[in-house]
Amino acid sequence: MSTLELKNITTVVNHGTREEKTILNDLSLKIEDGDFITLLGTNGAGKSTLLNVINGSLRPTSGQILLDQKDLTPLSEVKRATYISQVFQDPKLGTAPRMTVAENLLLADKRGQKRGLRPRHLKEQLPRFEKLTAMLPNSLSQRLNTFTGDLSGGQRQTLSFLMATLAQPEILLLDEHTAALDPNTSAQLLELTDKVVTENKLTCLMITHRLADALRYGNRVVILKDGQVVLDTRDKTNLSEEKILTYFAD
Ligand SMILES: Nc1ncnc2c1ncn2[C@@H]1O[C@H](COP(=O)(O)OP(=O)(O)OP(=O)(O)O)[C@@H](O)[C@H]1O
Repeated sequence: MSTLELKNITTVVNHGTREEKTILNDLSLKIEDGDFITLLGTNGAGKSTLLNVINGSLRPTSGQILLDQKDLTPLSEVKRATYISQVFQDPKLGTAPRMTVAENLLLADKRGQKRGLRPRHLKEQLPRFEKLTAMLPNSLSQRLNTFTGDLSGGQRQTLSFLMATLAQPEILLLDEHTAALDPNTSAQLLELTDKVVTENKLTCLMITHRLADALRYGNRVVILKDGQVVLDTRDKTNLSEEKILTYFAD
């Protein structure tokens, strides 16, 4: 079970200065086990901030974050990484550039475990990693011994996604993870995302600016505006791109 509950989250930055700004404003959202949410909103609506509050890189000014009733609010980003993984927009984030693809995969495999990186374990795991990457786009299976820093953006982002999902996180956060890729590569990674999330029944929150993708993927659409939820629906039958745009208007 992975139910994430955000209770009355408020995030104020630059408190007490002229630049004081309320980014998230008393936001409450219950993400049920197996939900695949597409998260929409205009630039500056607070989408990335919401993900940062969930992953622990930003502490909310007030409010609570519960994972299956367990209070995550006081936990550091490192501690939360046991439960939560994230793929960012920038392909450079999420993988270690001076390690090979296989070494990165081994690290991701050991997430939450104490044992270090040992070459003989890597050798043992190679056939498995070959099998895992064989079904992926971007010929990643032929790049297992390549330094991640030498991969293309699409290969690197596919690897980041695989790493984020390898150890089956309780919560998967995707922050426009295909936005920096060319249209074909982006579509391939989105299809892979859909397959992995639905087949493994992962609980996932995916930020996108592409309305068609928000309608196509996931079981629930959430729209943020000025730090608040203005639409939260599981019923996409009456939702169109035109209708979504009305929630963006001032
Ligand atoms: N640490 C910070 N200090 C000051 N302002 C911040 C900080 N973090 C975010 N903001 C501001 O808060 C607002 C919300 O930012 P956020 O990145 O969450 O929006 P977003 O919905 O993800 O936007 P985008 O679609 O452009 O990525 C923006 O106006 C941003 O400039």
